Order: sequence, then C-alpha cells, then structure tokens
Amino acid sequence: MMNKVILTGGGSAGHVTVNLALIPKFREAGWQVEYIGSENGIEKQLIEPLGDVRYYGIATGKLRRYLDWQNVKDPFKVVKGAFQAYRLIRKRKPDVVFSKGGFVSVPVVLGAWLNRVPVIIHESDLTPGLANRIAIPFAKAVCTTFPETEQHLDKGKARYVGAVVREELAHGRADKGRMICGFTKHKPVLLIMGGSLGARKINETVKAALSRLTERFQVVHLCGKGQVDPAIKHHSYKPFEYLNEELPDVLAMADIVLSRAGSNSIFEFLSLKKPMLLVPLTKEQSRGDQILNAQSFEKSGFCEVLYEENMTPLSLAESLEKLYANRETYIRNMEGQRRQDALEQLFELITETAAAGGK
Ligand SMILES: CC(=O)N[C@H]1[C@@H](OP(=O)(O)OP(=O)(O)OC[C@H]2O[C@@H](n3ccc(=O)[nH]c3=O)[C@H](O)[C@@H]2O)O[C@H](CO)[C@@H](O)[C@@H]1O
Repeated sequence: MMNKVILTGGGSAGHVTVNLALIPKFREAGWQVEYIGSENGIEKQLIEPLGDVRYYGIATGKLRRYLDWQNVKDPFKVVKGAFQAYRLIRKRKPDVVFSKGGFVSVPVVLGAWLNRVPVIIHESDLTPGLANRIAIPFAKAVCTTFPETEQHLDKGKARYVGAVVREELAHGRADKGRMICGFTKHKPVLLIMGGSLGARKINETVKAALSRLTERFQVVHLCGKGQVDPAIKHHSYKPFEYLNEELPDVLAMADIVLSRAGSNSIFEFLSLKKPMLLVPLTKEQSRGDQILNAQSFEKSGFCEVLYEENMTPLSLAESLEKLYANRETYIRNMEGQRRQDALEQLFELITETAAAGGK
C-alpha cells in the first residue's frame, strides 16, 4: 500500500514553503500527500493549484497580542478545528503528520496524537513560536533550522537539520527576471521583500526614499497583498504583491536584498549568496524572533542589520549603498558556509517515523 503523509502549516507563507519543498520529494518516492490548512489562508492559495495534493480546510483561530473581538470567538473555532482535524485524520489514516507550525497546525497535531499517528514538527526560527510550543509535547521530534534552538526544547526531541530551501530557487535565470521586470543589465538590482505578508513600515520608508534609490538601483519590490501603490510609476521601479513561480528568476537577477528577517527568506538569500540588509520585526510586533535571526546572520557576516527604530529614508538609502559597495565581502562570507542537506535529512526522518508507526 502507498505511504501517506498529511502536511499542515499556514497563516503566512513562511509556514508553507517548507511543505512546498517537501512535496516533490514525496511525489518522487510515490507517497500520497494530503494537506490540512485553514479555510481561506495563504496555504490554500499555494497548495490547491498543485493539483495532486488533496486540501482540507478546517476552522482556525489565532492567539493575538492585542485586544480584539475575535479573541472571544477564536477559542471556539480552535475547538471546532480540533474536532474536524481529529475526524479527518481518523478517516484518512496517514502514516505520519508533518507540521510546519502556524496556528492551523495546533488542532492538526492534537488530532494526530489522539489517533496515535506520529508527528514531526519543523521550527524555522531560533526560538519556537507559540503554536509550536503548544504542539511540541505531542510530537515525536522537532527539526530545527538553527543549532541554538536545541536549548529551548525538551531534551531528546530536537533534531538540527538546517534550513529547508525549495530546490527550484536554485534554478532561476537572471535574464528571465529582467524580462519579467522590464529591467536592463546595466544598472544593479535591489530586491525588497517585506516577508510573505509585506511590511507596511518598510514599504512607507522605501516610498519616501524612492527617488534616491532609483538613481542607484533598479528596484523590484514585493509589497504584500493590497499594498502596491498604483500612483508610483518609474522605469526603475517594479512592484508586485507576491511572486510565486517567477520568484526564482527575480531572485537570480537581484544584486542585493532588503528584507524582514523571516527565517525562510533569509536562508533562501543565504543559499543564493545575496548580500542582505535586514530590518527585523520589532519586539512590540512579535516575540522578537526576527531580531535573533538577524543577529545570528550578522555575527556570521552575511548581512547588515538596520533596526526599525533607526530606519529613516536617509539611513535606509545609505545602508543600501554601503551594502552594495561591500557586496563582495558578504558574498565571500556566504561562500564559506557549509551547506547541510536539510531537505534530505528531514525527508529521511519523516520516512523513518512513518515506518516505526505510533511506537
Ligand atoms: C510577521 C510574521 O509573523 N513573520 C514570521 C513568518 O514570516 P513569513 O511568512 O514572512 O516567513 P519567511 O520570511 O520565513 O518566509 C516567507 C516565504 O515566502 C516566500 N515568498 C515571499 C514573498 C513572495 O512574493 N513570494 C514568496 O514566495 C519566501 O520565498 C519565503 O519562502 O514566519 C517566519 C518563519 O516562521 C518567521 O521568521 C517570521 O517572523
């Protein structure tokens, strides 16, 4: 009989792209792959078009850091989602569940545990997020991107595998990227990525600095959903809400990158050796995980960090010009990095866990 895996994870693309990297591996090995995500999240938009991965939507809630009417309704949604996930897993009988985190993954992990289906979790950030912290007691193992994460986990559960990067990102073509953006070969390219949902503060500062930035660079800007400003028209500026299959070509064309410090993004830039200026999400807006991600990269000499509280149109433009001037140093530091085959290791662990069953 065919092996079956149920994948889960969502809320933002950072909780889906690891699953996207794994799917071709399962396909090659002849596994049946199914996905449990939210009814309307970005995971649905990214997974359903694949065609061969059956998608099930369940109710989800989110634990917010601010007061909101939804905070009253959400616990009920989480309970409903847990029942839905439990019933789905009992019916679909997967050999193993793999969770990339995000709030939708909590009821799925619980549902798997109640059905005695083994669970493997992946944590992209240096410290585990709230959803994973709730889910970890129900998992067999937690795969980590950073070796330091082990200190924050139960003994015996952590497996350091490194960053899982989609293989297709390595096959982009710069000439195709230039065609997509209408750019020339004769001016350097700055790629701006505010995380998978965009970053309003970065977008506003870029807008204010745009005339200086476009003097020096051709700028391709991934703004996030609903955040493209149609009023900005310039031959050296190309905004998009989100890029999917075009992303490898656009990345291949970029000389330097300005980005939030989401774990998946920064490891993708590292694997492609793109010098980066990182503006981590602040402690007020998050648990501070991006600050740790950025500091870890800074220590290794892969990036410059500009803290949001110090970011002005002037400091942003100057930092980017400096990054471009010193780009060879960053590239050399990134070339010295030993590459782990994280995808292969993760796939093997999932396969072994499935073979061992609920033991
Ligand atoms: C606001 C928030 O909660 N951010 C978290 C979220 O970020 P976020 O969802 O932004 O996650 P990442 O930066 O880790 O990953 C974004 C992913 O989206 C892809 N992408 C992005 C833009 C685009 O146009 N096309 C595209 O494919 C990137 O290539 C990358 O694979 O999850 C990360 C991983 O747990 C955390 O480190 C971040 O702190």
